[in-house]
Amino acid sequence: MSVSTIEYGQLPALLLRAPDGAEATITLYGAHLVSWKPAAATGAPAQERMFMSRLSALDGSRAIRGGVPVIFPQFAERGEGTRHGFARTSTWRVLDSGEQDGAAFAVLGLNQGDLSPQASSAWAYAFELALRVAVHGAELAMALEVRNIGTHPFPFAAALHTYHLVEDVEAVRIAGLQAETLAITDKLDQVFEGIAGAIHFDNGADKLLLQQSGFTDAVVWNPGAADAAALADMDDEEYRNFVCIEPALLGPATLEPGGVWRGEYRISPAV
Ligand SMILES: O=P(O)(O)OC[C@H]1O[C@@H](O)[C@H](O)[C@@H](O)[C@@H]1O
Repeated sequence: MSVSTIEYGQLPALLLRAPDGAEATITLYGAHLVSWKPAAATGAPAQERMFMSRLSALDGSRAIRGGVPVIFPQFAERGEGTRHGFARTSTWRVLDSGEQDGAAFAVLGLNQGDLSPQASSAWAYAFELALRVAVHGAELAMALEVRNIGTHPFPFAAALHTYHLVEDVEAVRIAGLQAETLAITDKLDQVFEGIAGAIHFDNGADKLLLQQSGFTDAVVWNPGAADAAALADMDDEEYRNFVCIEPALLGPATLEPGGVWRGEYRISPAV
């Protein structure tokens, strides 16, 4: 079976397992990818690629701290709505899952009818989201589709807020965001607009290629020691073990009635 239902913490989740051994786990709460393990060489243990805070809530009471939160329809506090939007704290439905071209995949959906009454009245637009996740070999592919199925245009922002697991954040080097290679020596929360090509991410152990389309921007975030200490759902030292590199459409963009926006994202080894 390439896709099975499991519990992650106290949350129902899908475990995707490709024939080559690549794995991913996605909770229905937030359509949140909480674990990704690329296929390992024969006999070698599969290695986790996603950071997950030891103190993260895993019961649906608040957003999960780690993995890949889906950010929609608002980025951070750039708007009047819920910080980073409601998608990460809503429960999605499974639309499809299985195996295709050697990859295990799942598609999860969210629409107006799935929202809490509070979220639905605060953002009263008829929308449909579909998140497709596929794993195969050393590659993770994600695609987020936003549809306007109503009669009014709506504004939105979207991001896949990826928490990459690293051994030491100071060893990280990121190229392709700006003219110089980016290193993280302290707290960093920076927006890079108009990402033109692939991002080269050296996590200190491996070199990865991050490719995005539809998502025009990227955000890099690490809270550093002081901000991490102030986060209730992150251990004080955990900031050393991740960097968020987030493909994003900060916009806000406008989607007309009948319109579809699609953002794609792929993580693969840089060869
Ligand atoms: O604590 P949250 O809501 O998950 O946000 C985490 C971070 O997410 C990043 O995307 C933002 O750029 C930061 O400003 C923010 O602190």
